[in-house]
Amino acid sequence: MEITKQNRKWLDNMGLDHPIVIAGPCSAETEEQVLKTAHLLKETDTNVFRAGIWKPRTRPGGFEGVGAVGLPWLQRVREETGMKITTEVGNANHVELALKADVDILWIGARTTVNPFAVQEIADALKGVDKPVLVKNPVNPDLPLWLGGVERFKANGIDQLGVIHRGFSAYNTGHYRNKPKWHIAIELKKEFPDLPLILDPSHICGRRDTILDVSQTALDLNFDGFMIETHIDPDNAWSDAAQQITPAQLDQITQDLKIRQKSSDKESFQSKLNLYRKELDLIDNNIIDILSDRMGVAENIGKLKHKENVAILQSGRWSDILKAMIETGQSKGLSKEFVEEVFKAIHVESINIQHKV
Ligand SMILES: O=C(O)C(=O)C[C@]1(C(=O)O)C=C[C@@H](O)C=C1
Repeated sequence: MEITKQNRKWLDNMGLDHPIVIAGPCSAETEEQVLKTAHLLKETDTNVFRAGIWKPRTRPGGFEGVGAVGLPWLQRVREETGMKITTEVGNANHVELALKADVDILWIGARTTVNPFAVQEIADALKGVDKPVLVKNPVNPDLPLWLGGVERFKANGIDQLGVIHRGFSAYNTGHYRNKPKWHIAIELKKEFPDLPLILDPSHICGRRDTILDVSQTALDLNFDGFMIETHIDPDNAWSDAAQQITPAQLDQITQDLKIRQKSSDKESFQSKLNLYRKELDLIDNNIIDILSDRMGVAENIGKLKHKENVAILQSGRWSDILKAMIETGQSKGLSKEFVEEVFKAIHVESINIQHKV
């Protein structure tokens, strides 16, 4: 797939002097809630007003959105505040209704992106329509599936595109609701630098107090902006109450975020950076040498076990190593999460090597 500056015109043409801010409630609940939230957001950096009209819930019986009656509320938001409006579409019928209401931007939810049939149905319903489409990552950490979603729209002539990073489901998500797995976003940015990349910290965090921190990380990774769930009365929201913030809190977050320059031409900066990068190159080479030595030992263990017909996986030994390395790492300022991820990868590779023996 080829993505060029042409595919991000919808964003560039907005001429913003700050990362794009898409904000609004998780769900449109009442006309009053939608309009009150929107009028407060108008006084912030918000450029696009979001609200879920149709809500895919994990289990039936929850609030599944107000449905099409909410679309005129969004139109009133646009008329009264001048903000663009956006909502999630999950099937061809949603597309038809959203287009009738002339919703400016459509987004595809994570639970839809996982299903190529559903994405194709939506892409077909949008054929010939000139509206930006933003594709959220699938719930599972699968970059080709995410890009495949974007490709289906592009192949149908929808060329105003973007992606939203909302984190990934996992068995153990630590203090996140959905793991950010930043390396996937970094990979995507590397392959498609012109594809607008928007962060949805609300779904990554699942709580209010970490939104600023996660959003700053995204800015440091050159994300193009944010979609943040914002509600006039978050505690009493009908869906995802724990992760929604007030318009005033959103305003504070956008003020606290530090927007970095892409680079600096200053000679002193460049020479210092070069020195540090040389140092990192040396360390990286050492890491590879050490890993290669470790795998050599694993191979010897594999041969020994093979000869004595002993199982490769030794859970007790592995738990001891992990515990010891987390402790040592923490004493040297490395986070538990980081050490765990590195050593889990090392263990898997060690097992693979022993298998080959
Ligand atoms: O100690 C062993 O028995 C090994 O095979 C080594 C090793 C490791 O790489 O550290 C690999 C697999 C086992 O599950 C435990 C540890």
